Parts: sequence; C-alpha cells; structure tokens
Amino acid sequence: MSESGPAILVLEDGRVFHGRSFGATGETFGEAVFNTGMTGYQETLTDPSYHRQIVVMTAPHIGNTGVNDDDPESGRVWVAGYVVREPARITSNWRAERTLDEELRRQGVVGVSLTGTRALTRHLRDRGVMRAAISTTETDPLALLERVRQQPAMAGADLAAEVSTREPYEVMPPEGVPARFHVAAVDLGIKAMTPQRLAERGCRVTVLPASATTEDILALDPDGVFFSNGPGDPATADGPVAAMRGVLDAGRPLFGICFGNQILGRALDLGTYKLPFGHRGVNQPVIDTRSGRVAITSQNHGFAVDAPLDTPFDTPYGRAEVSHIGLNDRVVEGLRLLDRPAFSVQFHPEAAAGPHDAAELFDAFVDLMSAQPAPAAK
Ligand SMILES: N[C@@H](CCC(=O)O)C(=O)O
Repeated sequence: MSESGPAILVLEDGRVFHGRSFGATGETFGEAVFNTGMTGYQETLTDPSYHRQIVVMTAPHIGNTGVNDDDPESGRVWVAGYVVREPARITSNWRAERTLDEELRRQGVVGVSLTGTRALTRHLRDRGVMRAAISTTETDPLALLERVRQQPAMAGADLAAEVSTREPYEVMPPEGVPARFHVAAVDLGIKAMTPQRLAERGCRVTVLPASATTEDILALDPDGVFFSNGPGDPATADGPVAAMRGVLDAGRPLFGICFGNQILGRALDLGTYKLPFGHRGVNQPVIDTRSGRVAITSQNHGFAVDAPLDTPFDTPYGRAEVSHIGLNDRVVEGLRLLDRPAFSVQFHPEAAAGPHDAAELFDAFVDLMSAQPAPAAK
C-alpha cells in the first residue's frame, strides 16, 4: 500500500477523528453506521442497502483477502465512505485480483484509517447513528461540520430508485436444475446472491425495477413474488407498498427480505421507526417464535417494523404474527401472514459471507409456491 496523507472524519454532533487516507482521496458525506462483521467486507461494500452510508468496520484488520470479481453483491461499491482501523498491508488469498485500497481508489470511494474505530463505534452506539463526512482535502473540522449539517438525513430518504435496475432482467437456474417456478423479484436494492439462492432451488427469476406496479408484476403471471432489501427509509416507499398490496390481494405467494419486510409491515398497516444504531453484522441472534429455534443471522438495517410481539394481530389481509424476534433488543425480525401465503424477514437468509442458519427460508418460499394450485401454462 502506498503512503497516505491525513484525513479527518467529522460527525454531525461535532466530534472529530483524525486518521490517514485510505482508498480514494477527496470528500464524502453520509450517515455513519458501524458493522460488526469479521468477514464479508466485499459483500458489505457492494450491498446497495449501504447507499449514502459511511460504514465503520469494528473488526480491526480489513482487506486481508483483497478483492475479487466473483463476490460482489452488485456492479459497484455503494458505501459512501469506508472507515477501518488498520488496512491490510499484504493481500493474501488465491482468489484476490486487487487490493482493497486499489479497489476503493478505482471506484472513487473515500476512506479513512483511524486508530479510534472503537471510540467511534461506542459514540455511535451511545448517541445513535448520525450524519458525517470524511475529507482528505479539508483541514478545518468546523468548515466540514457546517457542510455535514447541510446534508439530508437518512430518515425520510427515498433511495430505492437510485440503486434499482433500470430494465428488467432474468436469472436462470444453473445447468441441470429444471425451472419449476417463475418468481418476480422487485429490486429495491437487491443483492446478487438473492436471485441466485432462488435460482439454485429451481426458480427462474425476473428482476423488476423498484417502480414496478402490481400490474407489471402480475403481467408476468409469476408463481411467487419477492421484495428485496434496499436503502432508505421505508416510510417513503409508497410505490412498493401499493404494489405489494396488489400482490396480496391477488393471493400470490410472497416473500420479502429486509426492506421487503418493512414494506410488508407497511402493507399490513403497521408502522416503521428508526433504530438508534441499527443492526449491521453477521452474528445477530434471532428466535423463531414458533419453533423456539435460534438462528445466527446476517443483518443490515437501520429501521424496523412496529408490531405486537406476543400475539397474532388483525390486518387488512387477515391475521398476522411476528415470526422472528431479535434477541439482542427484541426488535421485530420477521412477519408471517396466517391467512395468506406471505412472509418476510428483516435479516438476510441469502448472506453470501454467511452465516447460513436461515437459508431454509428460501425453501419455505418454494414450498409456498408448490402448495398453490397449478398455474396456467407459462
Ligand atoms: N433501508 C432499510 C432496509 C435495509 C435493507 O433492506 O438492507 C433499513 O435501513 O432498515
């Protein structure tokens, strides 16, 4: 790694951290959030749900395995900025094609290496996530602070359309796996691994833009409909909520992940709210409220659904229940409709970097589709 110059990170409450430039030079703004994953940095960087966020890694040494062209979750790095304690000086993995520093430079992502990532994380945990900037060009923290305070907040941000595909595309099952089902997947910021997990199970997946309406979705006559993860505040996602309501009205099997869980919450007339510092990492325990089984899950969310945890409740689509609860803070981590073939989870069963405890949820979606009356010929 080449020698790097100074960089500063300024939080909206005025706290300043001094470090060294990492990745591209320049200035960047976003919501500072922390991720506790020890692995999967490449998947994190390329997860569209991190759009407009400056991600602080709590694992102290990042970049050891470099970057390859197989693991990205999308076509680019989406994080607005990247904060690590110590970037790896040596890349050591047979799959590596570039160093992480090179990749961040190539993609113009401004980062900073700080000794104080622990202090920064504790600050965000105690005060809540907040707007921030990283700069290698501004030496006056107060001038940068002024610009941080002019940035839009994440609450109220409508971002899915900024990361979604413009055109529909298809993901086919791998060779030798027959296509038994056709799934319409609404891309609100979809991670590449999600259609793959469905395709591996015999689904042909048509990925649709975030603007897809119920009519666009049902025009495909899909066996099932999927709503993806994605960035921004679910309270702004009126279009996807309306599209999902139409799918529920049509009685099509439905599955949602992360943003998709929040959209289902809203479709059921539940509220959503911003968590103080969110859940981002690969070791988040959730309990399945029916089986009592605990899964360790991958998560990335800053908002959550507000629903009664202990009892089924009435919705415009019949009764529903909370299917999963986060064990760290009792946040809603999943919803299940009791009178329609629909469910969603706030965590990531597809998690490419693991863990895979919850991968069976894709089988549960396939089972829902199998249980439907045979569709017309496609
Ligand atoms: N943007 C939403 C959903 C995140 C996601 O789908 O990854 C949140 O932060 O809670």
